[in-house]
Amino acid sequence: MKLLVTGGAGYIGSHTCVELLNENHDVVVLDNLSNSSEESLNRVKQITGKSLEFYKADLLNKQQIAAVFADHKIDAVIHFAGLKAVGESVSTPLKYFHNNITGTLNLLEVMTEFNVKNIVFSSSATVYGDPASLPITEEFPLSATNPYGRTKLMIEAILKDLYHSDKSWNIALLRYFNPVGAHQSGDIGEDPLGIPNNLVPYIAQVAMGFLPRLSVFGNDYDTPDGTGVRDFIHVVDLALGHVKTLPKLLTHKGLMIYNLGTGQGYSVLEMIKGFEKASGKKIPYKVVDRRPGDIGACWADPAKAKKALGWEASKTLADMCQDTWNWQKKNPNGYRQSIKEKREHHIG
Ligand SMILES: NC(=O)c1ccc[n+]([C@@H]2O[C@H](COP(=O)([O-])OP(=O)(O)OC[C@H]3O[C@@H](n4cnc5c(N)ncnc54)[C@H](O)[C@@H]3O)[C@@H](O)[C@H]2O)c1
Ligand SMILES: O=c1ccn([C@@H]2O[C@H](COP(=O)(O)OP(=O)(O)O[C@H]3O[C@H](CO)[C@@H](O)[C@H](O)[C@H]3O)[C@@H](O)[C@H]2O)c(=O)[nH]1
Repeated sequence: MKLLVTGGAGYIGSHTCVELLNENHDVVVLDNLSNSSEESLNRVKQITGKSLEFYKADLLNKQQIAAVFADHKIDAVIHFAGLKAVGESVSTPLKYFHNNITGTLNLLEVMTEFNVKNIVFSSSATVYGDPASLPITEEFPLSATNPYGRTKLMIEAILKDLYHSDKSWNIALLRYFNPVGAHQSGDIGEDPLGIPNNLVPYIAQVAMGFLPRLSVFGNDYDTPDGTGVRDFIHVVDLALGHVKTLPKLLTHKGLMIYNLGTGQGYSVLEMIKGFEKASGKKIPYKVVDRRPGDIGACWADPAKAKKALGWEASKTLADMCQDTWNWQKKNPNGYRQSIKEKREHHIG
């Protein structure tokens, strides 16, 4: 199959490209590199010994999207491209709505023009808001607590309306829980620009000595140790979930929705312990106030994906911590030469 991967230079996209190439699919990546580096794709080629096509293009530019479809007979699109920082989305909502919604509309319009009607979309557990009970099934009510989450809900709604208007579309909405970890090689991984927002990249930078200590956002949640609990899923398991979705999309057809999680929750303190074990480093931390907008606990019921796709996560917490640490140690500055270059890219 020939696949267009939007956002393929990013964290989840690059790991998915590896698994797609390992399955002998042809891969075309479209990315504007606003939150990534082309170096990730060089590494993908190194790891797999295979090649892929890269277009530095923006979903906000329809002509650039159309040029890719004119050059390649695409069978299906895996749509990762989007902005994803929750806090930033609160301070710059229009930027988020414009990039994520307009970008997706442009993509769908060009796909329609070229009669490519198969798409896998990166949704998020954030669409469940603060769930009334756990684990979360796909039938739970949907809500959003911030503009980023609302872009996910809106894009889900757009895709559902599109399907209802034209049943020849095949659409998979994949709701990711908390992706962490890195490829076993340590050559690709998560490369946040600036100070990380998410727990595991933050811990990794504390372990490296780049940041003095972790702030634990609250220890008074209704959870076993009082800290937040999440369904952390190894990014390679998540990438494999996409590989398993493709045949289902093209044979079963229609509109499908799956949770991609492990079904197991770990607390912030458990993640700290896991990382200390993997790295042999002490992670200093301080408990501070809850982060506004955070929920106490969140984990998936992944049974539907297991039954329908034959997919389930197999990597452990130890794998997640070990692989993150391996990537971080091998690439202290991510894909860049120096921490200075990394910060400059962020400011630019
Ligand atoms: N990482 C998570 O915790 C998480 C959880 C749930 C869902 N998701 C979703 O999964 C997808 C991938 O996430 P990720 O963690 O790999 O993020 P990422 O930022 O590493 O990757 C997204 C990629 O999209 C590109 N991009 C953004 N806007 C673009 C545009 N207008 N045109 C072209 N390229 C553009 C960026 O340069 C980046 O390479 C996103 O849609 C995200 O919202 C992520
Ligand atoms: O410095 C930190 C960072 C996080 N946390 C806690 O760690 C847990 C996980 O936080 P984080 O890694 O930021 O993930 P979430 O807030 O669960 O959100 C992620 O997971 C969601 C569900 O997939 C996605 O929608 C979001 O985009 C993504 O940021 C939460 O309890 C946080 O309060 C800390 O205590 N200190």
